[in-house]
Order: sequence, then C-alpha cells, then structure tokens
Amino acid sequence: MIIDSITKKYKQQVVLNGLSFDFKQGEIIGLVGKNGAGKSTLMKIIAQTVQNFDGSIKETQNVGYLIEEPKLFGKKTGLAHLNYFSAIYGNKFHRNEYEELLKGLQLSGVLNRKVREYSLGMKQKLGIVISLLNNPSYVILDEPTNGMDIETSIEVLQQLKKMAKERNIGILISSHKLEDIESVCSRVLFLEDGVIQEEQQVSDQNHYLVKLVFDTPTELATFQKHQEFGTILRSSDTSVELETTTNTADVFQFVNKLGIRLNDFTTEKKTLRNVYMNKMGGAKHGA
Ligand SMILES: Nc1ncnc2c1ncn2[C@@H]1O[C@H](COP(=O)(O)OP(=O)(O)OP(=O)(O)O)[C@@H](O)[C@H]1O
Repeated sequence: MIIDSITKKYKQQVVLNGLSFDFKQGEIIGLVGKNGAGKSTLMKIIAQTVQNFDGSIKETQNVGYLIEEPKLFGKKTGLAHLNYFSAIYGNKFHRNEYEELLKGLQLSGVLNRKVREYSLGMKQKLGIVISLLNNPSYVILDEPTNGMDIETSIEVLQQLKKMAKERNIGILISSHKLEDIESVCSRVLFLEDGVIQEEQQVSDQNHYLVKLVFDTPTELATFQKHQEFGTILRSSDTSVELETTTNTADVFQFVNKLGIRLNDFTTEKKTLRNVYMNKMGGAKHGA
C-alpha cells in the first residue's frame, strides 16, 4: 500500500501534513505519537471511513480495521456477531477457518455468551476477529490492546504476528504501549504534528547505546580510527556515543588492546522507549 502526501484539515487545523509512507503485505508497522498527533485520523483515512483529504492511497483493496471501540450489539452473542459481519462482507462464517485464532485469543469458549457480558478486553478481541472476516490484505488496528491485561496483550500480539505471516496480511498498529509495539513490529513510525518525524527499524538482535569518554582527543581519535563496533551517533572532543551489538566486555577489551585509557563508560540497551524519549522529548509527549 502506498500512502502518498496525505494532508487532512479539520476547519483551519492541519491534522496531517503531506504524510507519505508505504507498507507491504506480511509486514507489521507501528504508529506512535502523543495524543492528538493524528494517528486515528490517518488510520481512518486508510480504512476509508474518513474522506475529504488531499493526497492519495494506492492499493487499498480489502482493508479490515478496528478503530476506537468495536461497534457491538450487547444482546447478541459473539458468534452472532461473526455471522452478521461475515454476511455484510458477503461471506459465510466458517468457524473451522478461525478456530485456531479463536482458541489463541481464548474466545472459543465464550462465543455463545452475550456480548454485554464480555469484558473490555474480550470485546477488543472480538473486534479484532471481526476486522479479519473479509480476508483482508491489510488490517488497521487503533490501540488494539487497550483494556487488556499484560498476558492477554501478549497473546493477542503473538496471534497477530502469526497471522500476518501465515495469511500475508499487512498490519498497521497504533499504541501508547511502546513495549507492545516493539514486540511485534518490524518498523515503527513516530508521528508528530501530522508528519512522520522518525522511522525506526526494530531488530530481533539486542542493540546497545554506548558512551565512551577518553582523557584526551588523541585517544578518542585512536578509538574512532580503529573501531568497527557500530555506528557513531555523536561525538565531542573526548567522548563518543555509538550504537552497537557488541557486548560491553568486548568493547573494554578492545580499548585495552589499543593501549588507551577510558575515563568513563555508560551503556544501555536500545529500546523503542529510550529511542522515543531521545527523539520525541519523552514523557511530556505522553507515550
Ligand atoms: N472529527 C473531527 N473534527 C474536528 N477535529 C478532529 C476530528 N477528529 C480529530 N480531530 C482533531 O485532529 C487532531 C488529531 O486527532 P487524532 O484522533 O487523529 O489523534 P491521535 O494521534 O489518534 O490521538 P490519541 O493518541 O489521543 O488517540 C486532534 O487535534 C483532534 O482534536
């Protein structure tokens, strides 16, 4: 799917400002940003529930979505919902096709119960299954783990990951829970004031952010000349910050071998949270 130069205004307020990105089937992308950044608006535009915008979206065939709370009928059972929404999409609901997913989401046992007896998390999970009934190529999920406890969130995210792979579905997920996003997404977009400020790849391998402080600029220059640990993010007269997959002990050993002395050394694991804090100003943005 190609999202090209999307601009959306509500009255005079520019909510999305020439925003572009593309995503493929089978890929899971995260969308993060402070309240009001424009995440839901972007998702509604992709899901085609909001019109009147500038720019274009190409290859939007068959998009399933769960945006805000799922629209459910309290007096109907979960199963009745699945039959009803399948019929709207022109399909018949074949339970066996969804059994593994329903079991994984622990919904199989409650499908005959009325939805008004469901917890918020159960309703969200039913909403996720409904978003998949049209055999979509892409699914847009706005804060899908809202109202879910930690165990349920993990379960749901793992099921989504499996489905993206098995059914070749492209999934766009927004959330303020950065750990959730990090656990399933291969790529994360940071949205601020209607534009993508930053795009981060999420790696399966551990990455570390390391800061080394030397006594003299000459020692720093020696280190920089010989190091092959990773990417240098910043440097000053006597210090350097780099991103590496090498563990701390190996960095120390390398510095020793060069015969130079470290004055100070800090390291932290690179997480989506600390990258977000660094780039977007962190806590004040509320993610
Ligand atoms: N229907 C609407 N009419 C007018 N303004 C709107 C409408 N929908 C959203 N907005 C405004 O657009 C901006 C972006 O809202 P949006 O819901 O897309 O943000 P968000 O990133 O999803 O926020 P949150 O994290 O709180 O869900 C906000 O300033 C909001 O007030």
